[in-house]
Amino acid sequence: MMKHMLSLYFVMGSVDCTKNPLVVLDEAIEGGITMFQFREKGKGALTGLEKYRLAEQLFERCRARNIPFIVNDDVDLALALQADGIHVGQEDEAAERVRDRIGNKYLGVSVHNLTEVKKALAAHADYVGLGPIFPTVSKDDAKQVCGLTMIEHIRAHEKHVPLVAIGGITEQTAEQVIKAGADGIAVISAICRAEHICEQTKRLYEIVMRTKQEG
Ligand SMILES: Nc1nc(C(F)(F)F)ncc1COP(=O)(O)OP(=O)(O)O
Ligand SMILES: [Mg+2]
Repeated sequence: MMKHMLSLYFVMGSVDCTKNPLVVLDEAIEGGITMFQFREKGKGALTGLEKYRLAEQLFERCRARNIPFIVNDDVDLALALQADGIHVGQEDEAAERVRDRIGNKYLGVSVHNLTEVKKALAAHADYVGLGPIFPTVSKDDAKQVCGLTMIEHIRAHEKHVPLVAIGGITEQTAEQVIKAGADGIAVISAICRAEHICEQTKRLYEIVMRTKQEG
């Protein structure tokens, strides 16, 4: 279940969108995303009631189409919305504490190496987000690029961990990311910046699912 949900994981906030985020999400859902993460951060990000209201509207769209809705960083917002889960990084609220606060909601943790994967599993994370795999334009404080070899290294030591790769992944690189051992790709600009979002999402979905089926 989790490994399917991670197949095409759309991560977005208002700052990533050149048009209405609600329309962007509608088109991405139409194109076949399997999970959505509300990540409202960076220069110009919404805060307070505006952020809450946008999250609520995006969540409504996901709920209507049974797409899991995950909140990035903001545990209080995730709990207030009764979101399906929360994603935290190494510098956010400790995963162990988040797990205590959210019960059996989905918990995702950002990781950059095998040590952090093991720590996330010890905190009972449901999945790990590994990256940045390639250079990214969506995260101004991104750590050093991990590359495909880190996916292979982690998969070799943690055969079953649900792992989604993130960071600069495009239509051209999605196949090699799955072949390296990821259960899915997390994308921001590959969908947000597409001229035709639904068609681009469909292409990403087809590449990922075909490559996963080829095994
Ligand atoms: N939002 C994310 N989602 C994933 C996903 F799982 F979707 F691949 N992986 C990593 C991140 C990065 O989260 P962010 O809050 O920007 O940075 P940090 O990890 O430093 O907290
Ligand atoms: Mg974070």
